[in-house]
Amino acid sequence: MPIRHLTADAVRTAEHAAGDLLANGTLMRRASGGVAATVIEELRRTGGCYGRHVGLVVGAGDNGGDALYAAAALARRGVRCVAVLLAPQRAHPAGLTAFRASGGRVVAELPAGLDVVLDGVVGIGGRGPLRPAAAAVFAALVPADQGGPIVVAVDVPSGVDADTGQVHDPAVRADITVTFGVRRLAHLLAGPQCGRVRLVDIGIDTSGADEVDTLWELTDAEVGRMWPVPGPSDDKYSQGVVGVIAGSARYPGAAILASGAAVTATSGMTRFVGSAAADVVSHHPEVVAVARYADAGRVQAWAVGPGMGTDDDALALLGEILATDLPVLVDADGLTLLAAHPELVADRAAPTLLTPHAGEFARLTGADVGSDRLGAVRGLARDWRVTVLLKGRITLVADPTGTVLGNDAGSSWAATAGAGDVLTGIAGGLLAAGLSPQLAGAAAARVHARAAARAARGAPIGAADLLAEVRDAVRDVRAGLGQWSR
Ligand SMILES: NC(=O)C1=CN([C@@H]2O[C@H](COP(=O)(O)OP(=O)(O)OC[C@H]3O[C@@H](n4cnc5c(N)ncnc54)[C@H](OP(=O)(O)O)[C@@H]3O)[C@@H](O)[C@H]2O)[C@@H](O)CC1
Ligand SMILES: Nc1ncnc2c1ncn2[C@@H]1O[C@H](COP(=O)(O)OP(=O)(O)O)[C@@H](O)[C@H]1O
Ligand SMILES: [K+]
Repeated sequence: MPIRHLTADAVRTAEHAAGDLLANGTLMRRASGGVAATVIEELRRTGGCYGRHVGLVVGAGDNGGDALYAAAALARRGVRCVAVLLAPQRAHPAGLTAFRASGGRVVAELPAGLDVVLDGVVGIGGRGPLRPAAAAVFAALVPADQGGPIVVAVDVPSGVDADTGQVHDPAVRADITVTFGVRRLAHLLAGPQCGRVRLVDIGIDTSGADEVDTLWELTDAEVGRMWPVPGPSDDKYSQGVVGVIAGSARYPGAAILASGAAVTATSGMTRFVGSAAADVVSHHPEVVAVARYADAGRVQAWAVGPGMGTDDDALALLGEILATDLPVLVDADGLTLLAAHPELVADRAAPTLLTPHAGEFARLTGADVGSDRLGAVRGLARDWRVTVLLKGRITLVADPTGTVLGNDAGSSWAATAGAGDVLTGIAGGLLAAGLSPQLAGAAAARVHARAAARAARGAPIGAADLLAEVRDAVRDVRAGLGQWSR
């Protein structure tokens, strides 16, 4: 089962369905226990609990209550806790009583030398950026990588919208985020701001949540299991032949990268059509490359667009491809053409995957992606009745029914020219192998991100370096190495 992420509303519905467990404070006790356990683990890792120092930043709601109860539990382990109350009159009364009874002290500002700071400003009830008092406390902290305290966010980093993942300015940047029962949308949509996300079981049932409240994330093991591999009775045709249309004689790079990625990611056969056929074969001799579409031979899916140009010939070819009943991936120049000619996909019944970056997305819809990327990608997939993969650090793949798969690349080394061409080749190969557009897109994004991280190991890369690591990235997911990015 993919990892589920839910909206704040769906989380609240599940909490209320827990009835007495919510009313008698059991949920909060479990939540704060999970926060305390996370801090203890961190303190033990760095020398033990006794005599260590933890600071709290406490807001007006239950998020602050979690932090106060957690601190009371930490004090029982010999941890010294101090708290800044942002709204002293409204701090969670029972939590504050427990905090004080455990020896915790309320202070006007956080002292230097803290080991951990707990962000209990706001959780799923938060709106907008950190307000000035909270912003000042966090602005004064020395970052963890410069010897400052580790920041542990309770539920979500304050200032990050739990539903859209929008990172307001200012917002807390957490090293660790501890959440309860189920992950929130922001934990994927704003993954880099959340640090390592730790999920604590508090005994709520979230299985009935609606799809519109849900964002899914495949596990590496799931990607590994769905990766197409040849069976005993397979030959080069039976696994699905992918056709790549990309690049040009003048600009062969996209052709070489996209077709090379298809060759690397999938077994079977890759065909290529375009004026860069000779360049493609010189780099990847196994590609069956021709100059004209009429000579292409049969394929089970097309990947069309990177560097193909936007002239009348390109438009005519794109129209021909989209008029087939084969699965088609459209990227880059193909998307620019499609933005002016949406009718080319309007009546398509066959699987269709569009892979825009933010700029191409704006061309397709006539509006910027905006701060709600999830809502935006869902809207385009629904309106155009196609699957849409929105690129970026967090890749989102929405199908027309509203199901969305997300992938946090875990690093941003893939933000380099030509990396999208590699993604096109990988996803095109998976489409030809029979994966749905959504699974093809999401699985390709995972392997692409892994390949980028493998290639980079801390230094910049080009798209060809990324391509060279795709094979080992496939090996990693097939070996079920476990969740890697967070
Ligand atoms: N219910 C349960 O079973 C469980 C709940 N749990 C916990 O409760 C949390 C939800 O608690 P919640 O609903 O009290 O809201 P919460 O996130 O504390 O924030 C609301 C308060 O913040 C304020 N505020 C808003 N924006 C702000 C800003 N930008 N900057 C500063 N302040 C701002 C706003 O006040 P305002 O000043 O706007 O009137 C309001 O009072 C949840 O995330 C989890 O941690 C767990 O224990 C598990 C069980
Ligand atoms: N900040 C980022 N972090 C991680 N991956 C990124 C980031 N920005 C872009 N990417 C990925 O890199 C690739 C870039 O694709 P694209 O923008 O089409 O580039 P190009 O057209 O030059 O090939 C996509 O797979 C995208 O998801
Ligand atoms: K918080």
